[in-house]
Amino acid sequence: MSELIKNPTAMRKLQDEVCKTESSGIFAKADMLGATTTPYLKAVVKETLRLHPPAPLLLPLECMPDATVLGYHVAKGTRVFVIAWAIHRDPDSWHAADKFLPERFLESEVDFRGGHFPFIPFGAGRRICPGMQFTLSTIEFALANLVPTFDWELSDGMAPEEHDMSDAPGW
Ligand code: HEM
Repeated sequence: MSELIKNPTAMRKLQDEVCKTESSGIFAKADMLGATTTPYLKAVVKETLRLHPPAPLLLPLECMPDATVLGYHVAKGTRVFVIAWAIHRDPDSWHAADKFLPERFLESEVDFRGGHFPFIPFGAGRRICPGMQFTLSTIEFALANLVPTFDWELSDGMAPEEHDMSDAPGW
């Protein structure tokens, strides 16, 4: 919601898409939110997970055998943290990496299901998050109902660039 409020063009596009989808009543229903009916909604969720991964270091892993990764030796038993936050903002993988641009996902095959390593908000491999689909349905449903219901803006006339979106540990 913060990124959308800071980016009114994206907010308007999403409101238009969701409003078009709602054929009856004011609330979007979960079964209206398909890839063909609401592609922009899905792109907004992806772009948010890219810029603000809720698990920025994923979960700690332990290297089971001795391994060599890109020339670095990782000894058996080493605790490994994968810094998804930095991977998601790597300019070698992402154009305008620090910008909120949901459009980047519209014509792209890049997904978070573990097949594209530049984008791993739910991890990858056999320990990939089993709550992924539940999470996505919940977020899409909530967003599709919040966005068209009100006209959202920053409080006290704050300009979008004044709204601080820098991340910090929350524990
Ligand atoms: C935005 C929401 C969520 C994010 C970003 C997220 C992210 C993650 C990540 C990064 C991992 C580690 C994957 C890896 O090591 O490769 C993980 C594991 C896990 N997640 Fe989630 N998760 C979310 C929501 C949920 C929900 C809603 C549930 C349960 C209903 C859930 C259940 C689990 C479980 C059980 C694991 C451990 C899987 C294992 O080690 O085999 N997650 N999640």
